[in-house]
Amino acid sequence: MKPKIFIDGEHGTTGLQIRTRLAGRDDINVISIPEAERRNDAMREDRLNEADIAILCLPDGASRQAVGMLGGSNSTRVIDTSTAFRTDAGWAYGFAEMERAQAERIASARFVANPGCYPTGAIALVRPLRMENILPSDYPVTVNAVSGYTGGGKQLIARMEDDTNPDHIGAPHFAYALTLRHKHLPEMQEHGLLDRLPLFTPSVGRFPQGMIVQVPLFLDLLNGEMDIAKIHAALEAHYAGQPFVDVASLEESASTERINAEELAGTDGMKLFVCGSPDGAHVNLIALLDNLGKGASGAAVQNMNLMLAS
Ligand SMILES: NC(=O)C1=CN([C@@H]2O[C@H](COP(=O)(O)OP(=O)(O)OC[C@H]3O[C@@H](n4cnc5c(N)ncnc54)[C@H](OP(=O)(O)O)[C@@H]3O)[C@@H](O)[C@H]2O)C=CC1
Ligand SMILES: CC(=O)N[C@@H](CCC(=O)OP(=O)(O)O)C(=O)O
Repeated sequence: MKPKIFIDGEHGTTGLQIRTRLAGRDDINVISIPEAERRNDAMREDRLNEADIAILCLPDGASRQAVGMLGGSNSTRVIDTSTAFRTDAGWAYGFAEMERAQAERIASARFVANPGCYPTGAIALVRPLRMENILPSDYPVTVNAVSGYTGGGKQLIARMEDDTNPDHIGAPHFAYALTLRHKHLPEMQEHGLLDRLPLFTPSVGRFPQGMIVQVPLFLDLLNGEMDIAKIHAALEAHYAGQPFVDVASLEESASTERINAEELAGTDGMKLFVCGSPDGAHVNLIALLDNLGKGASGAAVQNMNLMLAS
């Protein structure tokens, strides 16, 4: 029998993208709810309990509710794309390349928390340097980012695209989370292995999909005699052989004048750059991804595939 997959929230931004990625697959059976019934709790509960894997593409509260709908003895496995369980010890964090053992943890887990889009970039840059003790655990990390507006789901998409919307946003680019307490900080800190809460300054641009996450570093505040080549080598070794994460060569990074936030839109991969000042004093670590690809739906399908293979 083919494994049954249910996407709760399949008519939302992340859910639709997962559905598209699963269309045409004949190794799984996608079970569904008509759009008009998407908030019909009895139907949702029925599908959630029938599924082998449920992928939750819902706001945090509805995700918690969905998990509560699974009876105690039920064996439905869950991938949750919300923020609700990303630092919960009972859930495997769904960033498969975070360390070598993580893919196996995801493959054998019942509950998998898909990472946030921004944390995917930030953790990808920071964690290998923490694991190699290049970056001190109390380093004052700053994370600066821009996202495509689909990152805000149906509501932000409507506000950006529909100029008759009473809450229309006309800005080409805006900064937000100005009080420095964005909901992604706990997972960035925990899975980035950081003692100190990072300073995170996100923004949104007038393009639907794409993301740049930047973590600039002072080399003299790192452990040991550090230079850009050693930092690049640590990232390259960490991601060697990983099909979804590419580390640009130092030559490519050095010769890159601009990075286009939309460059990886529509893909499930992430590319990392290590740039630096000519005097060797500063490096800038940069992650380029699609907020809906490796940042959400692509990662969810990657995790589903790992779970199905176990
Ligand atoms: N967009 C992105 O780039 C990313 C999103 N995520 C996370 O994925 C999750 C989904 O986000 P996104 O797809 O952007 O959001 P959307 O608002 O686009 O979609 C959410 C979907 O869930 C439905 N829904 C809301 N509440 C309930 C409920 N109580 N019961 C049943 N269905 C409900 C909505 O229906 P309705 O239309 O009726 O409101 C909608 O179809 C969120 O937790 C988000 O934080 C994670 C990473 C990146
Ligand atoms: C542009 C934008 O608004 N982005 C969203 C995060 C998108 C994401 O990763 O969502 P979850 O962590 O909720 O899963 C935000 O900042 O709230």
